[in-house]
Amino acid sequence: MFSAFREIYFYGCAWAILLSLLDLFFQNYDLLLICHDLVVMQTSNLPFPRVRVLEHVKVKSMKMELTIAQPDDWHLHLRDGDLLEAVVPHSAKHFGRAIVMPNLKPPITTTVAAIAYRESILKVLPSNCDFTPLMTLYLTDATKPEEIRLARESGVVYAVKLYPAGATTNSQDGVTDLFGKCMPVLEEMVKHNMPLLVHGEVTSPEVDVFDREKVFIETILTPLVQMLPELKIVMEHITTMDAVKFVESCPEGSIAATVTPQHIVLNRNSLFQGGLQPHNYCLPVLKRETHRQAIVSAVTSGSKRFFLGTDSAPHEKRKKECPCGCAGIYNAPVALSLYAKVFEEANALDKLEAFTSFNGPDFYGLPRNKTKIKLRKTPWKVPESFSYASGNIIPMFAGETLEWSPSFD
Ligand SMILES: NC(=O)N[C@@H](CC(=O)O)C(=O)O
Repeated sequence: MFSAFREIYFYGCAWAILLSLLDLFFQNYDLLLICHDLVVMQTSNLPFPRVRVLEHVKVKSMKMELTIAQPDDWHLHLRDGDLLEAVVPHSAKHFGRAIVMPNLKPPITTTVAAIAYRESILKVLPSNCDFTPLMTLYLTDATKPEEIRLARESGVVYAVKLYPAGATTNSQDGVTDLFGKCMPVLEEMVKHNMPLLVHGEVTSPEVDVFDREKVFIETILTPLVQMLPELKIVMEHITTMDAVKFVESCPEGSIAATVTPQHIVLNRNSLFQGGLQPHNYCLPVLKRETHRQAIVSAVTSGSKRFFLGTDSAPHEKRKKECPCGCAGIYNAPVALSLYAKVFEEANALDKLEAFTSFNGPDFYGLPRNKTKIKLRKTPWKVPESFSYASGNIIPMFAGETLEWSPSFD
């Protein structure tokens, strides 16, 4: 009896020392949990369940805190006026840089306009934030190749956005003749290594709304890549396994894709759960579960071709909750919590940092952020709404509790 107790005591001490060393090494293990497990093992007098102990501790401790390089948002709508002022702090709170979409009214079609828009963003930045807006130009049939040179020389414009005319919010001035009128501009973009960011949906009314991305890949993207293989392209906010396959079939570094939180957390059922859900309506529209799963597998695989782009798209509440509501989900305040949740569920938290913080700057040829951010497993409640001078914005998952909290300390 005495020797059995001595044996347990001896092994208990040995485990405590070993696990303390692991704790130091990984800066991740929780000694309290380890001690708890040792006590459980001793009081239940189990033979040592080595594998169980280690896995248990690892899972629990990894849930608690992650430190990653500060993420960037490679697809963001900031709007203008008082809406700009209302939403900038939410993105600047977590993200180091953001590719700012140009679909204002009127759209940002020139470098001069992009510079002025950048100034208005910087003006409303909270004083303690180090946030850099990376500007884009809105491509039209009338864009001149000369504009691309000006954009590159400005040092503040990083990409050109293609909206097929009529595809989404404020896209009425978008492109109608990509392979004709826009060709000289695209060739100039190749010369200046300027990426083309693509809203990848056809607009033809005969095409089913759920097939628009697939048909765009077949009829526009595939021939475009064949014609201009050196053009850098980002397929924005991908929603289908067809897009995943297309991006994976192209050479790494030439074609990439951004992925939003909504397209990896929700499927199209969320549009109709318990009634019509206008705050889950965005474009491209949410797709069926198999597509969501394909995108989750792609982003959590560690592939460099996929990176974070929230497509956070604020609209005043009345423009969402009305007979003909706008497309767009406001996710800036919840995006990092949701990405972490998806990577955790896929058992791929070790791949999260590359997706949020490395693959984007690497693709754009920009330095990675040096600042670190922490993601803690601390539940927090998403506000029901954010009010601003002209009304309210309803965030994604309004009023719900999310598990991961980002912070800098
Ligand atoms: N994502 C959306 O549903 N809407 C965006 C435009 C866009 O990216 O399609 C918006 O500007 O509101």
